[in-house]
Order: sequence, then structure tokens, then C-alpha cells
Amino acid sequence: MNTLTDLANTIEERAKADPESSWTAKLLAKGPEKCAEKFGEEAIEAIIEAVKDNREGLISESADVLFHLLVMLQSRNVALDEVLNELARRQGTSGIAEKASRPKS
Ligand SMILES: N=c1c2ncn([C@@H]3O[C@H](COP(=O)(O)OP(=O)(O)OP(=O)(O)O)[C@@H](O)[C@H]3O)c2ncn1[C@@H]1O[C@H](COP(=O)(O)O)[C@@H](O)[C@H]1O
Repeated sequence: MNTLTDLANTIEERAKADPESSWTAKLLAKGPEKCAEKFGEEAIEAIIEAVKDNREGLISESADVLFHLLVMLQSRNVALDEVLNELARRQGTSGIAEKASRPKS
């Protein structure tokens, strides 16, 4: 099992934990909208580090982004595996070819 899968499992367990004892439980108890807001904040912090070309900051903020993405998914009962399956489905399809195949709007 990889680190991301381990973390997703921990987050799923924390959904039943006491919000006083777990950051994850506390955030999940605030609801999906708060989880989404927190993910957005962390994404912006990662963007700032990328623009500043701060390598250490980008690594640290990216870890926050992944953690908060998993919490947001948990808040809407979406399993990490469902996202990984979607990525696997896309493997081998060029992004340029996929975009060209979309119906014209
Ligand atoms: N990976 C993480 C992780 N990354 C970030 N964070 C927390 O996310 C919070 C967000 O940090 P911020 O500074 O943005 O938040 P803040 O300023 O305190 O919050 P605001 O009041 O500003 O919204 C901090 O409290 C971090 O400690 C994490 N908390 C937990 N985990 C993992 O989740 C596991 C379970 O943690 P608990 O749920 O706390 O038991 C841990 O063992 C870790 O593996």
C-alpha cells in the first residue's frame, strides 16, 4: 500500500473519530463546504510557492493539498480508488487527442 492510500484509509477512520482529538475529524465535522474551502486555500498556497519558485515551500504546500484533497473527497464519500481508476482509464490517451475529440460547443 502506498502513502496516499494509507492516508486515505486514516482519513476514512477519522470520519468516525472525536473532533476534539483529530484535525481531520474536526474539519469533516464542519461539513463538505468547509472541506472544499480549505482545499482551495491550500491549493492557492501551493500556487504561490510555485510562482515564487520556492522548492521546499512547494513540496510542503503540495503535501497539504493532497491531504486536504483526500479530506474533501471523504466529505463527499468519494473513494481515492474512484479517482485513481479515472486516472488509469485516461492512461494512454493524449490530452491533446482527448480535447480534440470533445463535441464542439
Ligand atoms: N497529513 C496531514 C496533515 N497535513 C496538514 N494537516 C493539518 O492541517 C491543518 C491546516 O493547517 P493550516 O495552518 O492551514 O490551518 P490553520 O491555520 O490551523 O486553520 P485555519 O483556522 O486557518 O483554517 C494543520 O492543523 C495541519 O497540522 C494535517 N493533519 C493531518 N494529516 C495526516 O492525517 C493523520 C490524522 O491526523 P488527525 O486527524 O489530526 O489525527 C495524521 O497522522 C497525518 O498523517
